[in-house]
Amino acid sequence: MITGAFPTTRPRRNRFDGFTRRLVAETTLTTDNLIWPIFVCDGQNQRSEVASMPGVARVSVDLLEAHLSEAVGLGIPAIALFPITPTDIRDATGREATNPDNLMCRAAREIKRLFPDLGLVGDVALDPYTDHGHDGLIENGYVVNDASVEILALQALNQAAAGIDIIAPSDMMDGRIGAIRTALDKAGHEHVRIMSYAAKYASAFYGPFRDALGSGGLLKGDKKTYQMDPANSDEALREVAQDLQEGADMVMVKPGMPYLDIIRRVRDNFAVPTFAYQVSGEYAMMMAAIQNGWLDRDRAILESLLAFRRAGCNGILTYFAVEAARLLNSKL
Ligand SMILES: NCc1[nH]cc(CCC(=O)O)c1CC(=O)O
Ligand SMILES: [Mg+2]
Repeated sequence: MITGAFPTTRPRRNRFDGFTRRLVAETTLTTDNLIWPIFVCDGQNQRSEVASMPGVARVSVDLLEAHLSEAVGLGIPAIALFPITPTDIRDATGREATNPDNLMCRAAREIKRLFPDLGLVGDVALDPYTDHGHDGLIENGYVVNDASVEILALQALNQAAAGIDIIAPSDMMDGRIGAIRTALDKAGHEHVRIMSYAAKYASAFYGPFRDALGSGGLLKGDKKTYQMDPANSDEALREVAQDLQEGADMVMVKPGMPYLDIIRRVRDNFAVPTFAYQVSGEYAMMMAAIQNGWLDRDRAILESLLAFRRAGCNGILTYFAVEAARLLNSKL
């Protein structure tokens, strides 16, 4: 580290004007870094706002063209799909997850037809499909691992067959990356990528997402026996190492802003494609302040996303993706 003493060295010199600041900037944020999570619902011509996520809507499949065309036009590389399963279709084993005509698969096929070059990220976990709101199967009150992994592998196969490009297991069962990789390869899906939610924490910041999905009210208990303890950091490295060994192509840390330290450690230790999810609660928190006039919308959005890049992320899943892409494109 080269440092010099004042007054010879004046760090403020490099902040003197705009062009110098641009020349010395260590990090960039572009539209290429953005993945947009969207919520898809059943029915025709359906659009409803998520109350705790102002500006975020659930839309039916027939409205996807209008919903996605701006994002595609702005150059957002990929979206992450989240289906809202009607309560009467949910059951204890999440059987709908493996139905080739479920909402997720119908949406994926339609999006591939409309926008063949848009990347599709498919969340693999049973919580959109279970009547208890957990990500796996429950036996004697415990979310069991190995039996859940078997269904999750089938869910991943189902999504790959519908055109999902990147399988993103968010369930935090042990060994699911290896099981999914094996299942995909056996079925001829060796090019389908896996983005593992490798270090996913049992967080309070998922609340608005569970509202959006309608799984919040259903959820019995919490997810602490499978999602990580927010107190832990070394454990995140072991989780990432294991998922990489099992064949993950990209890894994710989730939530985002409260876990930038974890992102940096993952990046430094593994130097693999690293992503973060700026989750629903982070979005809600920022929007609440923005709507009150307490934060400057544009600057707060871009600063929050740049922070992920500085921490070592390749990309960020964010509900601000379209907004951010607009701002970034208007600066070019
Ligand atoms: N396994 C499902 C899943 N996938 C993404 C999120 C949260 C995303 C967000 O809060 O924006 C969750 C919720 C959870 O684990 O309960
Ligand atoms: Mg794991």
